[in-house]
Amino acid sequence: MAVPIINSTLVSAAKLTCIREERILFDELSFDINSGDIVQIEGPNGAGKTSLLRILAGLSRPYSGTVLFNKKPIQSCRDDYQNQLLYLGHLPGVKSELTAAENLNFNFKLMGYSNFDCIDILNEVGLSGFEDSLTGHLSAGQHRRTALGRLWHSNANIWILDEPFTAIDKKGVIILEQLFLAHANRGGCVILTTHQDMNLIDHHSLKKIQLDYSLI
Ligand SMILES: Nc1ncnc2c1ncn2[C@@H]1O[C@H](COP(=O)(O)OP(=O)(O)OP(=O)(O)O)[C@@H](O)[C@H]1O
Repeated sequence: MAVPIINSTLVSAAKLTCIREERILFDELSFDINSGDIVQIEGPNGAGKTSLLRILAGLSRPYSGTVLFNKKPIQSCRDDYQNQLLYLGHLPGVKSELTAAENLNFNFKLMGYSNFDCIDILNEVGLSGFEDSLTGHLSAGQHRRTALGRLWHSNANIWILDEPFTAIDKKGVIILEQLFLAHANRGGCVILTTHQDMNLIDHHSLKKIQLDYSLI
């Protein structure tokens, strides 16, 4: 992993506006995300959390405004940004016709990584003994754990995670929180959505961005 400068700004949202179906989800939203930050995007269902994460990841465009990486618009440094980014969306990107080990192997090779031990990582995510099981035959939580395994061998500084705790049991949530803290302490950042409270990550470490749209 590239050595990050602690407290340097990694990602900035500059006056982001997102409109869906003629509804303004957020308007001129601006914030900085620094190395060492763990940032939770909060808001009710439909508030625009996934929309914001997708814009931050460069997967969709805002109505107006810019996402900056190292103070440059991400469109002008796409490759550098992608190399620093790990995005896990709602759909975990796990192929059900591959085994858990094959899925990880496929993803790491796609990201250009070498020197990884899938068996070791599957052990870390609690899937020891399921290495050769087709992921289509795994439970929802085990499926999600297969996807999350990518976090254990990631060169990316910027993790953008859409509801990473979905279907994960209490012990798994604690392990993930520890992983996020370790990543932040190394100078990375984690930007995530979740509808549940995080217990391990104290209020000093956790920043919150509130999206206010309410369906009611
Ligand atoms: N590509 C799209 N085209 C049209 N509308 C969209 C699109 N993507 C999202 N929306 C709408 O934008 C609103 C916000 O969706 P989004 O998925 O960002 O919300 P969310 O805060 O992540 O919700 P949840 O907590 O339920 O996951 C929703 O009403 C959704 O229908």
